[in-house]
Amino acid sequence: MARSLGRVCLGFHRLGALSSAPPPPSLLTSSRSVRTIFAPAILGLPSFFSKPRDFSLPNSSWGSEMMRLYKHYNSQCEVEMEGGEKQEGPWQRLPSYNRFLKYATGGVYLSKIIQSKARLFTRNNRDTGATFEYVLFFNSEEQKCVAIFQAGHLLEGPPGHVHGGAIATMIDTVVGAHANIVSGPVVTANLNINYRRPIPLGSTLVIESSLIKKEGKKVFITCKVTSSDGSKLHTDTTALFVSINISHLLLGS
Ligand SMILES: CCCCCCCCCCCCCCCC(=O)SCCNC(=O)CCNC(=O)[C@H](O)C(C)(C)COP(=O)(O)OP(=O)(O)OC[C@H]1O[C@@H](n2cnc3c(N)ncnc32)[C@H](O)[C@@H]1OP(=O)(O)O
Repeated sequence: MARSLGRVCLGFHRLGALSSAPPPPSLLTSSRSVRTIFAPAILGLPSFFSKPRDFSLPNSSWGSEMMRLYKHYNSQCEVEMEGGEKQEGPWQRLPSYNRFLKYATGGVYLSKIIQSKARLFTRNNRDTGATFEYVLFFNSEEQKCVAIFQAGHLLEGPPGHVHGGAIATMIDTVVGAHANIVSGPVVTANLNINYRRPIPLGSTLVIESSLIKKEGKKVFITCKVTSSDGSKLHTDTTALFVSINISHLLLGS
């Protein structure tokens, strides 16, 4: 598990390594993964880069349910031992940027991408709280990812309710991040969503993904979207991810 965790960061971080040296062994093997994963890309920056915004941190648009659940999981990311010493807890918060590659190191393919104006669309929003507000946590013991998601008013589909495509986007984001952690670079091959109950705009939801199995290049994951108190099931999903060589995306092979 430690090994696969180390590969989380390599999903896209590895892009920067395409034309340069492979990532240090510590990144590949460290079980301190997700925290350390993102740090080197940031810490290694020349000083003229500003620090990227981590969109997974609370902002003023987060409602009380969003904050309650955030605190619930965040408080389990670090636990205090006897004697006051702090240790990693069972959960890890996954930082989230609107342009991951911008903060990785160079490479011919990478620089082409940087020149574009691409943004992770779930994080491409100037009107805070209007679309996707979410934070992901990962639990390596349980092989689970949990996202707390607050659905903003610009995600409307049926009047007053969240668009099915926006729900699929969030599911794909959560299971996609989970599959990346488990298996390195992957793409969604199949996403099968049962929509059981409409989601009112403004709702806070819990999206929980669980690893079913890994089979060669394939990763099978299930995912449920429930109300924040767990009493209502909104969707259930099965997903298949397939491992790729990152050049598959960059070179269109
Ligand atoms: C740095 C990291 C941080 C981590 C935090 C990241 C944060 C960032 C957050 C954003 C996260 C967003 C996550 C979004 C993730 C996407 O949305 S990805 C974009 C949407 N997906 C795509 O565009 C994929 C397009 N499709 C493809 O590229 C190719 O069809 C695939 C999926 C790679 C498969 O290619 P292929 O040549 O068919 O692969 P192949 O090796 O033949 O097949 C492998 C196996 O899979 C099976 N298979 C393939 N496709 C299927 C299918 N559709 N159904 C069933 N079985 C299939 C094959 O039968 C084969 O099975 P076996 O024979 O091995 O048993």
